[in-house]
Amino acid sequence: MVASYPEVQGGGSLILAWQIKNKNVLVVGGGEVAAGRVLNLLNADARVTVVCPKEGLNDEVAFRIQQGQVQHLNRVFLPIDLEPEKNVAMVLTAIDDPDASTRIWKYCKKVKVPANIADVPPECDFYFGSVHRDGPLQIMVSTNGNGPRLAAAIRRQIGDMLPAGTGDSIKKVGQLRRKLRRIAPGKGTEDISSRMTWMSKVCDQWSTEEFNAMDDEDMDELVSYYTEGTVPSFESIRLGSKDEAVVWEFDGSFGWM
Ligand SMILES: C[C@@]1(CC(=O)O)C2=NC(=C\c3[nH]c(c(CCC(=O)O)c3CC(=O)O)Cc3[nH]c(c(CC(=O)O)c3CCC(=O)O)/C=C3\N/C(=C\2)[C@@H](CCC(=O)O)[C@]3(C)CC(=O)O)/[C@H]1CCC(=O)O
Ligand SMILES: NC(=O)c1ccc[n+]([C@@H]2O[C@H](COP(=O)([O-])OP(=O)(O)OC[C@H]3O[C@@H](n4cnc5c(N)ncnc54)[C@H](O)[C@@H]3O)[C@@H](O)[C@H]2O)c1
Repeated sequence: MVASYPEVQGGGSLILAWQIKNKNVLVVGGGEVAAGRVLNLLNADARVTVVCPKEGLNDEVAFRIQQGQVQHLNRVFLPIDLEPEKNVAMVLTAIDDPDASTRIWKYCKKVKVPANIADVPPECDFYFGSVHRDGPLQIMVSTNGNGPRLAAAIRRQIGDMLPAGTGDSIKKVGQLRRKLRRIAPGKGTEDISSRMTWMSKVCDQWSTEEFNAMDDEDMDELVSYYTEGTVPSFESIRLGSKDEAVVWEFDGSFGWM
């Protein structure tokens, strides 16, 4: 028998969407690289502390401290910054002192806190990537350490290819899924696969523009088709009449085909 499973391509990274919201992150250093790290963290709603002597802060990091967006410790890193009661979920260093970097890395390993040590890939538990952001949409490009500047160029090319309003259409899909779970809140396996099958058909059949053109009333109208298991076209929703609606028949199969 010839196996038709995906081929394993080792040597990559495990790309995940880390839920760092409301968790404590320590950023060591306050220069340009740290400023980028801080922005990434704030975009993910993390609680950020920057440890760096005041005179080392760049304008952006100083601004965020002054605005209260991040906490500041006006000194160099000390092991007490990683005491258990500080509950630090992640450490990012971006300092111009390689020996101190390595000491901090070793300390992170000792206390089992995942760390990214800028400039020292072998001392990173995870790498950053170049991120395209459009509302709820994030696309991360990684070259796995080969060419970070190329990663940024590829990220821009991908961003430019996407239709305008892509992020907004994803927000609409999020609203629709929440509405669907309100009218069909079942937690059983069949409820879940039924919701998944219907939502998958909506996502396959509706375009970005159609999702964006949908208002709250249209969404209520659309989810009302769920119980009969059909997916109407956008035009039918706007006509507002189920009798005249052009619908795609639901084939009754639950789960993936
Ligand atoms: C994507 C991005 C995200 C971010 O940092 O937010 C990122 N680096 C960015 C820019 C950038 N970094 C560097 C340059 C100068 C040009 C060049 O060298 O190419 C430029 C370009 C510039 O500044 O324009 C220098 C550099 N970078 C690393 C080393 C050490 C080494 O390679 O040994 C050296 C010194 C090399 C040397 O000594 O020569 C290492 C890493 N940099 C990574 C991420 C991880 C791998 C990601 C991947 O491979 O995809 C990894 C492994 C670890 C990490 O940092 O997490 C961000 C673009 C964000 C954006 O603009 O969208
Ligand atoms: N990975 C990447 O994407 C990437 C890209 C460019 C540069 N780098 C590297 O990242 C490092 C930081 O770059 P930068 O441009 O932000 O440097 P920078 O010189 O602007 O900032 C370094 C900061 O570290 C602080 N610092 C030094 N020792 C410290 C300590 N023990 N505790 C706390 N703070 C300390 C300094 O006060 C300063 O604020 C450099 O080694 C640089 O080569 C990495």
